[in-house]
Amino acid sequence: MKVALIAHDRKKDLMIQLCTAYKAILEEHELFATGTTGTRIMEATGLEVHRFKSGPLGGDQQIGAMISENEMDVVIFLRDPLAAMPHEPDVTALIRLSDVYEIPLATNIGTAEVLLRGLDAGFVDWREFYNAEGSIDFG
Ligand SMILES: O=C(CO)COP(=O)(O)O
Repeated sequence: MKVALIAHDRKKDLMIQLCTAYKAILEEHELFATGTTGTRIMEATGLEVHRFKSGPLGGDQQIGAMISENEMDVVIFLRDPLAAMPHEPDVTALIRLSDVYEIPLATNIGTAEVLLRGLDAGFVDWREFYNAEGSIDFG
């Protein structure tokens, strides 16, 4: 499965803790991240992560594009609800696209743990059917 990992600055330490704790699960999957988050995860855990641009420079939009192409299966986006972001429209767009395409999305650590355990238990396997179908009518 393709898993996107994104964390705003004040949530990056939490993301590292999550990736460290769930490394055994994450290394079974293809990992993608916005720029700084990806660098931090790779340095801290040794996991292989495909890095996009930094969030404020378009990384959220790149991941959104993958979602719209049916190329992303899980999104973990530890966003900061207490800070204003210059790229707030991009953040909103990524979350919106996850909902448009029914992609499992966690926006806090509590849900992220449940989602990773569910991923490991096969609860996201239905995505393989969608992937095989190629195009689904979400309209
Ligand atoms: O801003 C972000 C998501 O909106 C995250 O970007 P970075 O991982 O580059 O810090």
